Amino acid sequence: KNVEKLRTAEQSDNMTACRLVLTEMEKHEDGWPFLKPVNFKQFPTYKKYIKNPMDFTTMKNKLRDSLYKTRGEFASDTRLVFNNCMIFNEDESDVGKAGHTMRKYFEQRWKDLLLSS
Ligand SMILES: Cn1cc(C(=O)NCCN)ccc1=O
Repeated sequence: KNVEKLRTAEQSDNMTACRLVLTEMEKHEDGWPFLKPVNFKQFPTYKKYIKNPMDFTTMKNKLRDSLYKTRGEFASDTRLVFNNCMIFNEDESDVGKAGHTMRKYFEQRWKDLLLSS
């Protein structure tokens, strides 16, 4: 029983760290392109190129609904956000530059929080 409890404690620590890094990314000056799902009306070709859209609000809802079973699943969605960004945006565009900055920020914070997916 006790082993069961310990795993749960570790698991909740992992999710707390995920919530922390997500909050920081939402507050980051360069997080603006990723706060909400890309608007398909504003960018009609987005759905054609990006098969698995992801954004910070969707991730926040998944955390709330306990849809991440491991920290690695959370890290995978975060990397999906930035990989999608690189597919759809030129590196030197404002959104493209923001994506590179946010990816760098995330990977460093992920290390800082002693998390590796
Ligand atoms: C992630 N991403 C965001 C945008 C965007 O313009 N977001 C701001 C909404 N106010 C455009 C392309 C893209 O890949």
